[in-house]
Amino acid sequence: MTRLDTRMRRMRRDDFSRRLMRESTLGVDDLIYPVFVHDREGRADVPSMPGVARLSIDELLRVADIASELRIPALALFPVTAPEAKSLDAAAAWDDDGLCQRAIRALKARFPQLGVITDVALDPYTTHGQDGLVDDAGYVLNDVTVEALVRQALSHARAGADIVAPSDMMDGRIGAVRAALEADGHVHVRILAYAAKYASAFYGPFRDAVGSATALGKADKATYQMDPGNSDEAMREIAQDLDEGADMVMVKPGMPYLDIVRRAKDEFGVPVFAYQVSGEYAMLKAAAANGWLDERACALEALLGFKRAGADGVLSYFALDAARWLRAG
Ligand SMILES: NCc1[nH]cc(CCC(=O)O)c1CC(=O)O
Ligand SMILES: [Mg+2]
Repeated sequence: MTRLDTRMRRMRRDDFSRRLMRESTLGVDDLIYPVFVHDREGRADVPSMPGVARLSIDELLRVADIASELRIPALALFPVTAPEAKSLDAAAAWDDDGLCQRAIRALKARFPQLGVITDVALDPYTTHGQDGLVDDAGYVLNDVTVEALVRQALSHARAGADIVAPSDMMDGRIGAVRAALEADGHVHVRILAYAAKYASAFYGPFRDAVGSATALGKADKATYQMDPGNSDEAMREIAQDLDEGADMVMVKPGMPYLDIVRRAKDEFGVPVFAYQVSGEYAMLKAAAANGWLDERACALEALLGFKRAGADGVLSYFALDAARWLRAG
């Protein structure tokens, strides 16, 4: 029997005592803003992601200025490759004058204190939209893909990337990238490993944004991204990536996988990040646009949930708005 004088509501009575006992908080230091860059002038809205646009490098610098001013620690760059620059061997991925590399250099020249995270994966560059190189049957080949990813990561590091983030789910790529970075003198470049990345349908709007959806067609990524039913397997993936030299690990998507975030933090005690992916953003935006949900309250609650689950930070398309909302109090 619960004692009658144990009144849980006592601490909830006033704002001051609610604040004192709050275990997790969300701050601007927890936010990473993903941005799409294209090789064109101006901005192009992404219809399935209201409020998100593909940006020219000039527009990217404008957004970076806002993010810096809000004290957001880092941006995550996602290039949109023109169809004519895509190929079977994804060679544009390690072109030192490629769009991503130019965007990195422009950002680091103007905003040296703003962290730049790059995506290491071949899907923006392949004609078929898969994250790796394929054989005649369309199967994504592991080891040749790892070689390509190493070239891509080195090219990002040479351009000045602070953090490279392999999101491809090939086996052994973290160790290969780490060794190559060390050998090339990029000893300070951090690796954020998308260690537990699931074959999720929540990436749909992102694939629209970068144009890999059309390339991918009806194909999926189930032979390399994880099965949504698995959790022990995620722990093995994380253990491997840490062992191979990852500085941070990522769980992706976010909200449907908060149990994985919690397990990762409890079992490894390393920096864990979560990606509130495009589909999660689209859901909240759509409900808010219909007047069904309060956008600000729900977005902030969802982001706080990542912190409570054990994440050290969140990649979120809400990052700019969230930083403004947090500042307004
Ligand atoms: N390397 C691909 C990549 N990097 C980030 C996302 C998804 C991010 C989002 O949905 O917001 C994806 C999609 C995919 O695996 O097809
Ligand atoms: Mg792995």
